[in-house]
Amino acid sequence: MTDLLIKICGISTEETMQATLDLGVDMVGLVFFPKSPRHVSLTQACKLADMARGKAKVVALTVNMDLDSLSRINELVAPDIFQFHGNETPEACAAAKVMYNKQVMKAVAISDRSDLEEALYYSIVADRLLFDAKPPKGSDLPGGNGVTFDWDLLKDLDLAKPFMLSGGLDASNVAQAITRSGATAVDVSSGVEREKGVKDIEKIRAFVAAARSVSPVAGE
Ligand SMILES: O=C(O)c1ccccc1N[C@@H]1O[C@H](COP(=O)(O)O)[C@@H](O)[C@H]1O
Repeated sequence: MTDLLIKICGISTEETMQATLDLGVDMVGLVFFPKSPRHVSLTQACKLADMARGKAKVVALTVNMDLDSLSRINELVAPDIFQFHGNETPEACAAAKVMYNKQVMKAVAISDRSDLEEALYYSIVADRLLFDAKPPKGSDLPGGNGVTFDWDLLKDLDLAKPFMLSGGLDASNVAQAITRSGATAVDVSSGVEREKGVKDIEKIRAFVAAARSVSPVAGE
């Protein structure tokens, strides 16, 4: 049995970072994607990452980013984990892992069982998979849309690597999502915001409490 891992994604202010760290979460996500309302500059990201270092793993979320920009994030922000949330190939994930000597978490968008096949390829090279819902038609963002998918699809999934559950989670549904999917790790962004891109500390607190209310899950 193991404790659930909790990641709060899209933190952009020092106040939210401090409150989130005080809750003892496992991972904090910084978004490097200009179209996102949660996008942070490199300067702000360095400040936020320094606050988190040694307290929670710093996750750098990127979407189809070129190598020069990835290298700059790696050098200046020094994240613990890269979260690739675009169409990065398994080869690109493997190359980044070797080049930066960092963990890689690859997002896979799910709407039905057939989408899980993609996860098999990524599970060979990534350290962890992140299951998210497919974005709604016309969305500018490949994630962070507050959309759920059928959590039952993940039950008893036999993968070589652990997965993190995301997509439309909030304090009201995270316990059920964990129970139905068998997830040992959860990630949230929109569900802990008062408006798009603006985190709400009370919602983060409620989310963490609701997630932790579920009995310890089978280990990773
Ligand atoms: O949060 C964003 O703005 C974002 C932008 C581009 C790709 C992914 C993004 N967020 C990730 O999406 C999932 C689900 O988020 P939500 O809880 O449904 O809002 C999560 O893994 C975020 O890390």
